Amino acid sequence: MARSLGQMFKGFLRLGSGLTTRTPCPPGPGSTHRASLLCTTAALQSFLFPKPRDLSLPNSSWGPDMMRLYEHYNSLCEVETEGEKQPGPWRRLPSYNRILKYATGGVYLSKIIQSKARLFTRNIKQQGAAFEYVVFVNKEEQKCVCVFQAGHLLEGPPGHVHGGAIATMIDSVAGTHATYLSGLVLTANLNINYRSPISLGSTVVLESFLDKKEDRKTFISCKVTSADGSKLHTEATALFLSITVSNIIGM
Ligand SMILES: CCCCCCCCCCCCCCCC(=O)SCCNC(=O)CCNC(=O)[C@H](O)C(C)(C)COP(=O)(O)OP(=O)(O)OC[C@H]1O[C@@H](n2cnc3c(N)ncnc32)[C@H](O)[C@@H]1OP(=O)(O)O
Repeated sequence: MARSLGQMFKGFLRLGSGLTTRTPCPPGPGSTHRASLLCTTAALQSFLFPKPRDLSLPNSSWGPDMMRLYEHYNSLCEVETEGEKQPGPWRRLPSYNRILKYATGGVYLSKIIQSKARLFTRNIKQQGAAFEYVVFVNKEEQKCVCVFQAGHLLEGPPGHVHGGAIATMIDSVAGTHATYLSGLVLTANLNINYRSPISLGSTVVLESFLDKKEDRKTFISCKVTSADGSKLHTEATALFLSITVSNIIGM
């Protein structure tokens, strides 16, 4: 179980760095029998085990602010130098609604729980109803940015976003950032100051910064601002502690 969780986690990091493996399809008429067999196997595999849907890509619920900011950061993921496309300073992190699907065994987690488990922020199927977001990471600046559109199911005070939903997003973005920087971590501490309410349906930007790393500790700060950056909504600091796979399954 510990090994499979470890492998799953490594898979996550591969996904994050865009290094997912692909089976190449042969180029066409000159292809060998072996190559076409490979292609057929890959097609069959993707039919039987469809790839999970990347929920960080635009959908029809995304409003103009969400789209504008997505396009801005997405355009920085690739730069053109002398007519050639190169990876840019930013990278979009794909996002799926399941983590445990890829774990096998299950001494501590029953098969039923494994099959039903969903990532909290990605468990509502109706597009635009809850958490719509995309996270970009800048390795050089050690910074993450998340563009977040808060749907109508996240209401707290009338017409505004629930503080718990804001905390969830801060924890998720800072946690993803800490994972990116330090590997497997758990949130040990999260301090939040709510400065101004966020309107339901609006788009905000979460920025996550590395404050320092000390041994097992990764200190992150995070701020939430309006889409145009003019208004500060929330500020937070968080401490993440690096753990081993056996920590997480209680061995
Ligand atoms: C490419 C990237 C793809 C990424 C793709 C990711 C996809 C997925 C995205 C989803 C992202 C969701 C991110 C959600 C993240 C959660 O929500 S995690 C869930 C909430 N957190 C928890 O449940 C944690 C519960 N707490 C614990 O399990 C344990 O307390 C901990 C945190 C593991 C620490 O326990 P421990 O390892 O025994 O550590 P301990 O020896 O007590 O303390 C070690 C040091 O830390 C200090 N410390 C411990 N706790 C604290 C504290 N609360 N305050 C201050 N100091 C503390 C101690 O004082 C000690 O300091 P030193 O004496 O060494 O200086």
